[in-house]
Amino acid sequence: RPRNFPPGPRGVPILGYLPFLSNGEPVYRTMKKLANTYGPVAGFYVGPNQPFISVVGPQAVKEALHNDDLNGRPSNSVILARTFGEKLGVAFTDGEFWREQRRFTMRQLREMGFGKSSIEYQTMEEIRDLIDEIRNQGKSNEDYIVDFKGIFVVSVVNILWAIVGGERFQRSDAKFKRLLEDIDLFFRVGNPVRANVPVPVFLLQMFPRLRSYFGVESDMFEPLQTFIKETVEQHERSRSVEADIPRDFIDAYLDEVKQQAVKNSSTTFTYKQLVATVQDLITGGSETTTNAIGFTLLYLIHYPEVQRKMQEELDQVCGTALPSLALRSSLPYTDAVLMEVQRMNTIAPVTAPHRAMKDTQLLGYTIPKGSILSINIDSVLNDAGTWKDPHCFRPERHLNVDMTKIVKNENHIPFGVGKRMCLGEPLTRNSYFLFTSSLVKTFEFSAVPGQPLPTLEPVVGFTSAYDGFKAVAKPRTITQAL
Ligand code: HEM
Repeated sequence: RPRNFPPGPRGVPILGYLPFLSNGEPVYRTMKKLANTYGPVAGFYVGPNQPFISVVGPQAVKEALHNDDLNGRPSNSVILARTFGEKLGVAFTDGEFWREQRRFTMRQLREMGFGKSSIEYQTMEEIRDLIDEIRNQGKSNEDYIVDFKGIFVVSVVNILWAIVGGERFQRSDAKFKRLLEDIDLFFRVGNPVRANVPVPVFLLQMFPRLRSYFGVESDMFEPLQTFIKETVEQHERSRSVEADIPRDFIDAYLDEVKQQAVKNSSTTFTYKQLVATVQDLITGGSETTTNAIGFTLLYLIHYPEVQRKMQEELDQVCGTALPSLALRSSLPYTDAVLMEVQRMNTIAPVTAPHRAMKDTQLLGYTIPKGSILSINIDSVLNDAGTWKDPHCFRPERHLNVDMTKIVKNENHIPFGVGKRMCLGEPLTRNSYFLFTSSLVKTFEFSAVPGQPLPTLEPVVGFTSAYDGFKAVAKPRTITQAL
């Protein structure tokens, strides 16, 4: 151990602490327990020479996320296997390459509608389609029982895809659904520690079973990459004049590739990088918002009085219409419910892995260059010092005393903070609000009669997902959704 390395468990020779982290418990919970023994910054080794730092609690997490020397990403086999064996895309690149690509991606997505009311109309069209689906499923039996497994994802991705690829997918499109299922599987089988063990490629080739243990499932991405490549080719074919205004993100990126090819021989804007970036956007954007919506319905089934209060507010402010972004500031209780669900059930309990780009300090400890950091967002969103009763579902905690305004606590950070903060936050902020508030305005959600309440316990992998569930979705007569 280097001098002033953070305190932590020793583990065993060669494997380090790895065997003790594979006991079936979600890693973010194991890390919180380690913090009870070793403090908010705990250091250990995974494998013979890979330092691994677990960062827990508001002070350590925020210091780590604001330290630019800790903003790198590892180059492990899982990450490389996703993108043709190279470090590409925006989510897992770093340094100047990442800065340039992230800046361009964010600017283009904003211009195309990320976080803007210009895509509200399209979003509401998707929501109406989803409401239709739920209504029809409910009508098919006398108790209005609906299966909520996988029901939101196509609608959520359609909004993202309208901006990125300009197309709309049908709910019944089996090929597209299969792609989304593959993404979900990647997130479910992933383990945030194991994925970071530097396993030599020859070992993975000699022992194929090691690939699934470490989560190196490149085949999972091949169908998605083929789909993206085909979409990019279609864009190239159907673009009429070069001076045209780009129709979507792919057009804008292809324009940049062409322009840079003429003037800059060492450009980072390439065809492969476009495919990897679009892959990052779909993987980052499909199952996260989907699970946030699913968990919200689950919490409202568990807390019917919260659901009733939310509906009262929605009815009072929106009348018979569906909610809109313009009315949002008059719906503080609704927003508080969404914030409380995101706090209680963190979709990303730990950030994507960070890497120390050089020797640096964290809470006075030395973090050696090359260390991998697991930064525990869940420990901030459920910190007892901040929230007093973190295990109670209490939306009111996000409101001022007369319940008329949202009061944002600086430790409410489901999207992270700092320069690596979630790139999809502006889109999610609006779509999560419009989806959940519209569904709660239109339906009364409750457990299936005679059956136990569906579980709130997440299915944990790289991210936390809701377990597929069935519930009653009874149409409310007050709302004219269709
Ligand atoms: C409920 C929804 C979401 C949550 C809770 C969430 C959370 C997060 C978190 C915690 C990070 C990691 C920050 C870090 O490593 O320090 C992240 C990164 C990222 N997210 Fe999200 N996210 C959500 C939705 C989305 C959406 C809709 C998209 C796509 C449009 C997206 C794309 C990304 C990307 C590309 C990154 C990597 C950014 C980078 O490394 O520069 N996310 N997200």
